[in-house]
Amino acid sequence: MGSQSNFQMKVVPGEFGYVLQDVPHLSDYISDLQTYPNPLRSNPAYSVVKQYFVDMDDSVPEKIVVHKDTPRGVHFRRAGPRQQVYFASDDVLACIVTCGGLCPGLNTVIREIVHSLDYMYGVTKVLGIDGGYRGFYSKNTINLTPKLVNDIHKRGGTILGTSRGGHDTMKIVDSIQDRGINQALLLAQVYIIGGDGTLNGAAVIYEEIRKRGLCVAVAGVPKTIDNDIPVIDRSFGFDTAVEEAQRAINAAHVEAQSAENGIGVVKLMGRYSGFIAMYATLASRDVDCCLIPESPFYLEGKGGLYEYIEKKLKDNGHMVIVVAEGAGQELLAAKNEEDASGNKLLQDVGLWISQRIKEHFAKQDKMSITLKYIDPTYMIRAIPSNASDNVYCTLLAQSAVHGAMAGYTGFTSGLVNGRHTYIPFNRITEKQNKVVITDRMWARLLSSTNQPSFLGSKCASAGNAGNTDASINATKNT
Ligand SMILES: Nc1ncnc2c1ncn2[C@@H]1O[C@H](COP(=O)(O)OP(=O)(O)OP(=O)(O)O)[C@@H](O)[C@H]1O
Ligand SMILES: O=P(O)(O)OC[C@H]1O[C@](O)(CO)[C@@H](O)[C@@H]1O
Ligand SMILES: [Mg+2]
Repeated sequence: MGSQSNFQMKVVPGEFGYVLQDVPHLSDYISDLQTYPNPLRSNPAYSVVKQYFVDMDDSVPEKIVVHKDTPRGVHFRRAGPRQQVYFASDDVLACIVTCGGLCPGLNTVIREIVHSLDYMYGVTKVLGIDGGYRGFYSKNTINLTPKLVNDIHKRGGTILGTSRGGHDTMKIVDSIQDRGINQALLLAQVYIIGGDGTLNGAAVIYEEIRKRGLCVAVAGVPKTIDNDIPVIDRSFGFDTAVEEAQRAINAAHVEAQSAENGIGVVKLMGRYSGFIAMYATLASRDVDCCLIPESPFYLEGKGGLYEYIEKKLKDNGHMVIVVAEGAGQELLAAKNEEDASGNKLLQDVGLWISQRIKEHFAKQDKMSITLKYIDPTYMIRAIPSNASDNVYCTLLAQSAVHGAMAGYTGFTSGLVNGRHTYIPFNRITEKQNKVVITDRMWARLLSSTNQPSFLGSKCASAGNAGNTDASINATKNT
């Protein structure tokens, strides 16, 4: 069997059901490219490492839980430095852009791309694109040097600025092409850091660059605080967000505990995926109920939220509810508004649920409650990344640089089963990663909070329907 190829992914079959979902390479569409020995060969820090360079045939399996007869399955190319590179350090121009919402660790990724390009590969022309995609054609650029970015990982946000909307493929590629105007051949690398929307944008930029036959490597670093990107183990900043969410949950717990029939409600980010809420709940152990978009719930009647709250207050005198921003949206009046990128704007479910609970207990006259609503959403994503995310961001950025220098393009770097890999754009953008409510992790949550599963009513079928969606990445949830 030969390999199959489209613009976005090269599928290379092997023995026993092995499939390599490989990323494109500049040599796929430009012939006679010159190669150079990797400068890391003479770098004293790395030359002592045995097998520092990645073997051309190294790949990483997408699924690691197998049975004895399971075919070897889908693999991704292992990330890391190659013996040969496709860019001469002095000739290459690199650009970095950050798009979409903020996420802890953005500055760490920017810093490490700049440092790796310079210290590992001697690339000194690095431009920061100001304010997301539209910055390519309507804003100034910033010259990024190792000195300028040295301390930025200690700050939240992105020093480059970010935005939603404003993606114009032709104008972006024109602007990249124009930067090579004084060179016989433009040699460039574009590093794009962002979520699903951004990476959809990166895929079309790569395709246009390829159509024009430009020697420009397009590398993505997946970013999403919601952890809703498929294939990868987790997204950077997620760990930090879960940790920071503990502070809000602690505050809600202290407030609830200190009042008679105290209820603390905490809203956390998670538009379509409830990972932050689920992990923050599992980490805290103070949460009595976690509501996520993937698990529809109801308020009234047997097995409903009100009944559970009454029981909890009777038994414990207080309770804490964590609600992901996308939970229960089907119960609220739809907003029918979008942000500049076309993402649906959501109603404030935290405020809504707090009001409903207050009204319920006021009506009942059975129990008087004290409810405090805490909304720490932007506090959670505006902070710098924690130590573990810092290391993770560093390795993601280094992988992206090694990949681009080796001539790969149209890829994102990403951790798969604990190994750094290069993943084709279409695998990252084809679906969203969601909590699977029939999976072990959600069962662990239900058993830790003792909350109702909300599956016993008419919304049970809606709940299951929500999760038959092809978007589910079951292997990553266990
Ligand atoms: N399908 C698409 N094609 C091209 N560009 C897109 C597409 N979707 C979104 N973009 C562009 O990508 C950028 C970021 O998109 P978006 O605001 O959806 O954030 P995101 O990358 O998904 O991150 P977040 O995790 O914050 O949602 C915007 O500039 C937007 O115009
Ligand atoms: O207010 P902004 O900047 O549009 O961002 C909010 C959205 O960004 C995210 O953090 C990431 O998509 C969502 O959880 C949230 O809905
Ligand atoms: Mg998005």
